Amino acid sequence: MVEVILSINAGSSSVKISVYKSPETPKGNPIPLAECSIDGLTAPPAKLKYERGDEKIKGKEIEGIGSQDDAFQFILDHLTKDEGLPELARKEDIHFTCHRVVHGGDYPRSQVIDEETYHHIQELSDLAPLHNAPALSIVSTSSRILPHAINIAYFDSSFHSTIPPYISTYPIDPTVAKRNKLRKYGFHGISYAFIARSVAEHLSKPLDSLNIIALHLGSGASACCIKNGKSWDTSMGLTPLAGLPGATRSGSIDPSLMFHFTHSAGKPSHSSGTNMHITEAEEILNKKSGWKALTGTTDFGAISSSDKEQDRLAFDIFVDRILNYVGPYFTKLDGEVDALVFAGGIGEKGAKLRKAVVNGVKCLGFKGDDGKNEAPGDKIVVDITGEGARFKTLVCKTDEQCEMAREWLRISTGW
Ligand SMILES: Nc1ncnc2c1ncn2[C@@H]1O[C@H](COP(=O)(O)OP(=O)(O)O)[C@@H](O)[C@H]1O
Ligand SMILES: CC(=O)OP(=O)(O)O
Ligand SMILES: [Mg+2]
Repeated sequence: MVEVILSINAGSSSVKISVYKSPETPKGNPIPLAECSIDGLTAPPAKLKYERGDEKIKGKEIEGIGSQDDAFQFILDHLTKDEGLPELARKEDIHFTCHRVVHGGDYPRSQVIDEETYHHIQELSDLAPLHNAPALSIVSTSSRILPHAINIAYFDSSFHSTIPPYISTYPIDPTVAKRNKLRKYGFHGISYAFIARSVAEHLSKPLDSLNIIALHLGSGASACCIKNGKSWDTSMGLTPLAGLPGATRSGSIDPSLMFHFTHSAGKPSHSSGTNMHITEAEEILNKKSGWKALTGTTDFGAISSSDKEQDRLAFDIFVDRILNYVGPYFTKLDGEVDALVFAGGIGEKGAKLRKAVVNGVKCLGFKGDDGKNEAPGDKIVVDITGEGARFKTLVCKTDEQCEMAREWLRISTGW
């Protein structure tokens, strides 16, 4: 029987949904049927993209989409109304829904969502204020309008459960840290799992001997040191706020800064409600900082191509903060690096940013090819290494939806 899988990736600025059918052969990959996304949730108007075979919609502006859940319902309607997608003519045709959930606490792997997992994810909402609550609202809608489908949660944090304790431990009172589960968790892990597997395949290397420095640069941005195919270190921490700046996030700053920024730092923010309790400080650093605060836009494409002083400053800040991770991760890998890998919306489309970052680490032996960097093409992994480089530079078209669907097939069919 053909089984339809809906793979849902709720990011901070977008919702990307891919539709797959199960393969005919055992151990086959999920067969993609269609891909639909709505992005620009933090820079309205929201834009719809759709691809099914030759049928394409590219960036159609749509009104009335204010949240990830609105985007989910719009996409679901769009998919069921598409006559060219007979496998999903009715909502009942969906057998499995895979949900990207950013903070999974101590969950080392995906979970079928029941009441207990739902509440546990809800309890973690304060630790991923831009992500867990929107993902859960999609899970609720999905359980309501697709009651026959099985919901599975995939956690961004699971991939990082291999980070050694001396890297994930914060130097604070251990009793409090243990009681409140305060440690580095790390995120974008579904993407890093996809990147590691795809790069290993591209290099024809066994995954368990792959050493890469991977950069997932999207609305949220992070770096990951992948040693022997596993996460060894990453730039995000207890929450997705730590590390690199993002569309509306400050990234790492002096922890004391907030006490000098506003006197009401510790007061509950207006986003606090029954499902989430965040302070004004968290609200400012997560939602009112980053590119939005510096330049007025969250569109890093526009920032990169602008000559305005504030845009150039934002661009230079991003390059500088990325370099803060590439050098240290290079040493953590003892200089035995298979590749520096760019991924995520900015990593995949931002040629100027890639060029600046690669140039910043040329002393380590990285060098890009200008022509390949400008037009890396459409393959999943593209080599943009320049002549004479000691180490490879790659661009990976990451696909969290594919990673989740593949993982579901692997678990459900036992391969
Ligand atoms: N040509 C481009 N150059 C640089 N950045 C781009 C370009 N096109 C899109 N982007 C940026 O990619 C980011 C979105 O990345 P993506 O990974 O899709 O987001 P999300 O974090 O929501 O999953 C946005 O900041 C957007 O401005
Ligand atoms: C973890 C995170 O920041 O995700 P995104 O980039 O999708 O917002
Ligand atoms: Mg994303």
